[in-house]
Order: sequence, then structure tokens, then C-alpha cells
Amino acid sequence: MADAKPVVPKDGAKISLVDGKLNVPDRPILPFIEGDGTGRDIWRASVRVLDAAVEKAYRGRRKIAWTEVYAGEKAFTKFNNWLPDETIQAFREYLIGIKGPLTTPIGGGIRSLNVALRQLLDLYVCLRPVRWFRGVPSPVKRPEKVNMVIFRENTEDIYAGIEWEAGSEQAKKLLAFLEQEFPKEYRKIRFPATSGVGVKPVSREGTERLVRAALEYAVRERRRSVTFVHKGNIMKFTEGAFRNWGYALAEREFADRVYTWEQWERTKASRGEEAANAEKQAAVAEGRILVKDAIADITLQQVLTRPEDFDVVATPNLNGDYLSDALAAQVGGIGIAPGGNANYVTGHAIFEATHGTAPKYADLDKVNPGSMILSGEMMFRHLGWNEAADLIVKGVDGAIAGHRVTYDFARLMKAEGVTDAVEVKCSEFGDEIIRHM
Ligand SMILES: NC(=O)C1=CN([C@@H]2O[C@H](COP(=O)(O)OP(=O)(O)OC[C@H]3O[C@@H](n4cnc5c(N)ncnc54)[C@H](OP(=O)(O)O)[C@@H]3O)[C@@H](O)[C@H]2O)C=CC1
Ligand SMILES: O=C(O)CCC(=O)C(=O)O
Ligand SMILES: [Mg+2]
Repeated sequence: MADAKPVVPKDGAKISLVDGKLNVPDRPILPFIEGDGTGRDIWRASVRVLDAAVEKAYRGRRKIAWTEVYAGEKAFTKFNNWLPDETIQAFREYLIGIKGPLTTPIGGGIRSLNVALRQLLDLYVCLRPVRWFRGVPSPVKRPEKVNMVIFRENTEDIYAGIEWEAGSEQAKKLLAFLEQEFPKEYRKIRFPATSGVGVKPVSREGTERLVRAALEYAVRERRRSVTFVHKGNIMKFTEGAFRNWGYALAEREFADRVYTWEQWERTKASRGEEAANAEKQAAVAEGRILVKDAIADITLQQVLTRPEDFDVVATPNLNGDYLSDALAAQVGGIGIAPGGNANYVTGHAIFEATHGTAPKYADLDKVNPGSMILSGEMMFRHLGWNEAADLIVKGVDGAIAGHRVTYDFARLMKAEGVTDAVEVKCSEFGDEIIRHM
């Protein structure tokens, strides 16, 4: 069987990290994974848009040296390997890349390749900006109020994949250990003989590097607040610790840039509520970032009812997964929800849409390529290619304003009474974006 060594364009050059800064050549080698299911249609449309933006912005001076790497069904078919080492090696070597969605079977079979890539490359931030594009149909009345950036921890929590099937030898062994060593806790397991068991690791290091990234972003981008979203009332030493470590780091490393709810609590306890409110107001007035926290369940209500209270969000892995799909709905759905996974120390990053493979639409040239295209836009900004990124935003704005959109937007537009909305194919929506650049 052939090996999965990527074929790199001869004139391509490597991106490198020099003194903590990306050094991007004019012909950067960027590995890409096409993706399973709708990934194939989406990639075909997206790569044309990304190339067109670069061509229009730089008139041949810059060009991407796309290099296909393999994972998922295509890799398994070609190489009998779901995630070849060559793919990991390529992302290691070329630093930055982009991928389509990959299928993960439910309740058995292989573990997530998406998660494996994040863990193997230690891409500890999953960055998912959620903002509304004018004209995108939305189920909420004021979608323009949604402008949030999710920093989802990307390497630990239950995504570590440490769990054992009910009745398995491993589950029995762990339960026997618990019965022996922690009898009080063991007695809380309602049906031990038929329980699957999982482990949820959340570390101080993992939390701190994620929170640091969120705060650095908030400072750099002059954002208003950072909210730690957690379920720390129930999971005290994992999610609750995430909150506590987050506050401690904010006060330790960003003392002169933030004002935290913990500070407010301390001032209230020592000098009363009025003094605490005055202190907070003064801090916010001088441009400090308000650092606060919210419990995950009520957050899911409040992001709907008062989205303006949420700005940058830092949260453990599972909460971030739920929150990013829920928030995407408010700005027009998962068809326009980009993202990126990154390690800000090593410089490694893989950009990818928030959505999955949407298998029922595979190869129909139907779904919205917007999430992948806007993930490309994020990638260009990450590379410092802002002119190309701006053209993509211009193209997306124009395509939406023209009301020639994929089925998801057309469906919502029609429901909103937009009579001239025309459903176009995935590839045609790509054409529309290029036309409006
Ligand atoms: N990072 C990754 O690679 C991810 C992979 N996955 C994997 O994808 C597979 C399918 O997951 P599933 O839960 O069905 O979620 P999906 O995100 O794949 O699809 C769910 C629904 O979202 C809508 N949707 C998805 N993509 C688009 C798009 N590009 N344009 C417009 N609408 C879209 C469709 O809604 P409608 O039916 O209303 O038209 C679709 O039925 C699973 O194996 C899962 O593990 C999931 C998430 C991320
Ligand atoms: O890996 C998967 O299949 C799902 C991942 C996911 O839902 C996400 O990263 O948002
Ligand atoms: Mg998800």
C-alpha cells in the first residue's frame, strides 16, 4: 500500500516561528485535509475562494502552496490508516494548516480524529469567534448584539477519552479499586455493575494557558470582558478549579489590565457594596477588562436573553463544544461558524469549521461552505495576510446581501419573508463570494 507522504509543491517554503513571531514566506506550504462527508464539497468551494482572495490581494506576489494530507475515510481507503503519521508530521513541520470535518462514530469504533489532532499537536486553544454578518437570517430578534469569542480548552476534560465500557474488565477493575479505596464515593454509584465510567482531567497548567490566551486576546483586541463559563457548583475540583485558577491567573499576570469579580467580592466584604461598585466602575472606565464567571447552564439562557453581557468566553472543553454550536444558531447557524485550534507557544495551528460532516448532504454540492471559508479568513489574519482576509469578508458580505445563498440561509430567509432569496449550490455560493470580493 502507498505511503501517505504528502506531495509538496517544489516552489513552496516553510512557515517558521522566529523569536515567537511567525515568519511567513510568500509561497507558504499549507497542509490541508479535505474532510469526510460534506467536507469534499466544502473544500472544493473554499480553496477556490481562498486562492482568489490571495490572487486579488497580492496579484501573484503571494500564493499558497497547498499540500494535501490525509485523515479519516480518505486516508483509510488509500492507506488503511485513519490518521497516518505523515499527516501529523506535516502539521508539525509546516506549522499551520486547515482541515475539513472528520466523522466520529457514536458509542464505539475509533475515537475522534479531530480530537486526536488537537491532542497530538497540543493545540490547546479552540478559538471560535461568533459574530453576525449583516443580512444573515437569524432566529433571534437582535443578532447584531452577538459578538463573542469563545476560547475553548482543547486538550483535556472528558475529551481526554479516558472511559471504560459498562461490564468491561477495565471498568470492573476501576470500580473494585474505588470500592476498596473510596468506599463512601463508591456507594454513590447507583448501578455499579452496569455503569460505564469516565475520567475528567482538568489541570491548573491546562487551565492557565487557555485563560492566559483569552486574556492576552482581550487585551490586544481591546475587548470589554472575559467570562469563565463552568459548572463549578457541581464539579468542584475540575470546573470549579478552572474558575478559581482563572481568577488567580488574571489577578497575578494581568493585575493592571483587569478588574475581577473576586476583587469586587473582597472589596464588598471589607468596605461594603457601594465602595465595591464604585471601584468596579472606575476600573471599567479606565479600560480594564472585567473578568467574571457564569455557570454553564444559565449561560446558555443568558447568551440568548442578554448577549451583550458576553464578550470573550473562556471555558473547559465540553462547555465550549456545546456553547459554540448554540451560539452559532443565533448568527445564522453552523454554516457560518469558523474556528481555529492553536498552540500559541509552538506556533502550531489548524483551522477548521465548527460543524461536522453533515453526512446526509455529502456530495450533493449543497451545504454552506461559509464556515470553512471564514476559517480560512481567520488563518489569513493569523498569517498577517489581512488584505486577503478583508477580501473574504467583503465577498461574504456581498454574497449574503445579494440573497443568492445556500439552502440553510435560503430556508431562514424565506421563513423571514425575504421573497427574492435564491438557493444556490455550495460551489455557486463560493462563486458569489469571489464575485463580490
Ligand atoms: N471538527 C469536526 O471535524 C467535527 C466533526 N463532527 C462529526 O461530524 C459528524 C456529524 O455530526 P452532526 O452531529 O450530525 O453535526 P454536523 O455539524 O455535521 O451537522 C448537523 C446539522 O448541522 C447543519 N449543518 C452542518 N454543516 C452545515 C453546513 N456546512 N451548512 C449548512 N448547514 C450545516 C445541518 O443542519 P440541517 O439538517 O438543519 O440542514 C446538519 O444536519 C459526526 O461524526 C461528528 O462526530 C462534528 C462536529 C465537528
Ligand atoms: O470530533 C468530533 O467528531 C466532534 C468534535 C466537535 O464537535 C467539535 O470540535 O466541535
Ligand atoms: Mg462540536
